[in-house]
Amino acid sequence: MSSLEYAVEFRAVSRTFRTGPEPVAALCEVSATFRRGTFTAVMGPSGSGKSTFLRCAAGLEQVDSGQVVVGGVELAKLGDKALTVLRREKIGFVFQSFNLLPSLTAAQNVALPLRLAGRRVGESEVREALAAVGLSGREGHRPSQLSGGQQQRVAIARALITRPAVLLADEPTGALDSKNGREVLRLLRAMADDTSRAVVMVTHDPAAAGYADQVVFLTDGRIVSVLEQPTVDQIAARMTSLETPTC
Ligand SMILES: Nc1ncnc2c1ncn2[C@@H]1O[C@H](COP(=O)(O)OP(=O)(O)OP(=O)(O)O)[C@@H](O)[C@H]1O
Repeated sequence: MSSLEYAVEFRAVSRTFRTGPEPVAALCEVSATFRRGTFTAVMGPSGSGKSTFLRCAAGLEQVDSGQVVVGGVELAKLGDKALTVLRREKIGFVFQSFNLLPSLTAAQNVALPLRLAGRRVGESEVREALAAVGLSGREGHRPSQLSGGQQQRVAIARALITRPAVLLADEPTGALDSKNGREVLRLLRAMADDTSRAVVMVTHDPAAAGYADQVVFLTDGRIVSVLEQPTVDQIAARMTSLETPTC
C-alpha cells in the first residue's frame, strides 16, 4: 500500500515530558496507521496519552523520536511556515468546546481557514459545506443562535472546508446531550466513509467509539489493544479491564 493511502502514520513515536520532578513518558514507541476512508476511536484511562497522541498527529506537539507522517509528509522535516500550511490544508481539528468565533456567522466561521490561506471564498462553496452537515439556511446565524450540536456541526464543516487528509476530533461529543451527540457521531461516520480522508477521534465514551471501524486503546503511552469493528459491549469490557488495577 502506498503511503498516500494512509492519511496518518505513527512510526515508533515517543514523547516524554520533563517539566516535573520525574519524566513522564506520554507516548512510548507508538506505531499505527490510519487509512483514508476509515474512522478510528482512541481510548484509554486518564493520563494514558490520548491528547498527546492527537496533538502529535496535528503537529501541535513535537516528538522526541520516531516519525509522524500526514498525507505522505513527515512533520518533523517541515519548517515552521511549511508546518503551518500543512496543518491548515491537510489537518482538520474539532474540539470538545467547538471553538467557533462568537462574533462571526456560521458561514464566516466555515470560510475562515480558506481566508487565512489567502483564498477567495465562494458563497456557494460555504453554503455547500454547511449543507453537507445539515445546516442549510443557518449561514447567517451566530454561534449563540445555534444549539451545541449545530455549533459542533459548523466546526466540522470548518474543519473539512480545506479537504484535509485527516479530521482529528478531541471528545467531540463531550459537551453534547445524547441526541445531539448521536447526530455528530453519525456525521463523523459519514465523513469517514469519504475515501479522501481518515477520521480519528479521542473519546471516553464506549457508545461513541462504537461508531468507529477500529478502536485503539492506550495505556501508559503504549498501544495495548486494537479492536476491529467492535460492539459497544466489547469496547466497554476492554475499557473496564484497562482501568482495573491488576494488583
Ligand atoms: N505539557 C505537559 N507537561 C507535562 N506533562 C504532560 C503534559 N501534557 C501531558 N502530560 C502528561 O502526559 C501524560 C499523558 O497525558 P495526556 O493528556 O496525553 O493523557 P490523556 O489520556 O489525554 O488524559 P485525559 O483522559 O485525562 O485527558 C499524563 O501523565 C500527563 O500528566
